[in-house]
Amino acid sequence: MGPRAILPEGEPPIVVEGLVNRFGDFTVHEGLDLTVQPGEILGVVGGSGTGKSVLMRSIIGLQHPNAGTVHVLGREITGVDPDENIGVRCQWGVLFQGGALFSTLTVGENVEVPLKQFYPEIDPSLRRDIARYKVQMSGLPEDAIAKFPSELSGGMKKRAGLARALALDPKLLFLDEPTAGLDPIGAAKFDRLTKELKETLGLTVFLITHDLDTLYEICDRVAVIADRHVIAVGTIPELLESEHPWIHEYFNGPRGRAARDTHDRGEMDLHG
Ligand SMILES: Nc1ncnc2c1ncn2[C@@H]1O[C@H](COP(=O)(O)OP(=O)(O)OP(=O)(O)O)[C@@H](O)[C@H]1O
Repeated sequence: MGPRAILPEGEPPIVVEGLVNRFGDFTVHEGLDLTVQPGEILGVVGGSGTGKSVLMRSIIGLQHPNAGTVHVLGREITGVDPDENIGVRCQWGVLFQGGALFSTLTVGENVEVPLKQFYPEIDPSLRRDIARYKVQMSGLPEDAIAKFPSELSGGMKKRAGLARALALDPKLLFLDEPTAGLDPIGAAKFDRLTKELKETLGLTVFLITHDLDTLYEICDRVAVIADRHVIAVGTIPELLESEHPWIHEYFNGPRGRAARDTHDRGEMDLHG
């Protein structure tokens, strides 16, 4: 494998500039800029179809933009052969919507996939131990390791996907709607796990979500996509000041207010 990308301390690990993505005549992004700061959980929100997943795919090199640049850990991603970027690709983990597990492999084998791909020289028994450790870290019971995805609940599939995303000890974690489809208790547990992992492992997290509770509970900042670009990035109190109609409606509509009330009550319980 090529040398691992090393970013000078304090430098932003993800920088997107002037991104343009088109599908035929349809423009998803036009001049989109976004900087993700080290060690933050950045929530990415926007209406359905505004291009959140396409943005994530552009950052991890699965989508080739029509224009613009993406730098991850200081390395250019756009237009670069994935084989030349192994030193960066081994430093991110991705949880796709729905988990995207291989249905014919057990949970443990799924977690071993990136280890085999990036570190084929690792001894199989060590690889199994690493997979076991990542499964534990993701809060799955011991016996989940031998199960197939079809034997898991939705929440367990997400945790298995998370275990696979953590397989390579990444610096960056990409989560695409991790709490979608989970019941509120399962979603809150997943949020806590994300925050704990971020803090203990020093991760930077790019988190696409529609879940207002997730934004309030764990995101350091939120980026809002509308009108084909990032229209605002900031803390929730900063965004609450925004006069943009979509942002105003999002945070001040019934669901936005309910999430804020729940959060405020939790803070009051915590601080008396
Ligand atoms: N491979 C593709 N070919 C054609 N159109 C695409 C492709 N991928 C995405 N799109 C279109 O680009 C737009 C943005 O899609 P994307 O999945 O990024 O939206 P999103 O913001 O993540 O939406 P949601 O919140 O519903 O998941 C959509 O209109 C989608 O249909």
